[in-house]
Amino acid sequence: MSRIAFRAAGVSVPGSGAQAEETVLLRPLTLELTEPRVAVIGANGSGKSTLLRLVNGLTRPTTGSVEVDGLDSVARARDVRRKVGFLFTDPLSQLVMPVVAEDVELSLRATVRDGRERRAAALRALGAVGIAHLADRSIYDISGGERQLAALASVLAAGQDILVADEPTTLLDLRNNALLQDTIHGLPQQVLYATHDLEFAARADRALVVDGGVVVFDGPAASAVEHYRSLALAGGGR
Ligand SMILES: Nc1ncnc2c1ncn2[C@@H]1O[C@H](COP(=O)(O)OP(=O)(O)OP(=O)(O)O)[C@@H](O)[C@H]1O
Repeated sequence: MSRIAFRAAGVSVPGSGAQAEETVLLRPLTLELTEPRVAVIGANGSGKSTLLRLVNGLTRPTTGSVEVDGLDSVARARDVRRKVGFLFTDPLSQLVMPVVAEDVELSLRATVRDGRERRAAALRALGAVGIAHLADRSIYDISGGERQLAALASVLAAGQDILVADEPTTLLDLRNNALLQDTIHGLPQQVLYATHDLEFAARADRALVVDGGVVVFDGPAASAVEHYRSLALAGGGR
């Protein structure tokens, strides 16, 4: 399994206009993640995406550092991106080709040279998430949930060591939610995912609760869900 290490990694943004003080998005965080499935839960705006985006260098730490299998996310950004696939909440931020199968084929370009084999591999990847029948459809003419599954197929086709997924079930109906969860839980690679779906979070091997830019709980997923529920009921963790 891979190792994601946060070493006093924090993120702040400078103040602007009337607000001279900087805003802290994530307070310095030190922990190592080696478990196969790690969930991140917390209220809207608590800092979950910021934490996730640090892992593949989409966001740079303004203090401390983040390492993926010993590679610094800033100094070795390209190598880290090769290792870490990122699934965005909004699939349209991710899908770059106009047709579903073409997008998956693009992810396979580096590993499958032959065009026919690439097409066959793309169809298998789409089949694995239940949407092989959408292979030739425009990414604009499918539903939001179908797009989310297409984006998952594309990111998985790239075959990276780690998958970071930011609220991957948001657009999915019950059946596809279950399909996505089972797919993610069946993957050989390490997966770090943020979610508002507490049942999904509870399936992880470890979970972090983020509140106001601070990881306020780190431990077994079931306990993390309980912690988050009591935080929300107490008026925090909204
Ligand atoms: N570039 C930025 N400049 C200023 N504030 C930012 C910036 N990026 C994010 N924020 C703020 O940082 C906080 C944390 O954002 P983040 O996207 O990490 O939250 P989140 O927990 O993923 O939320 P959600 O559940 O709504 O997706 C939010 O209040 C957000 O508005």
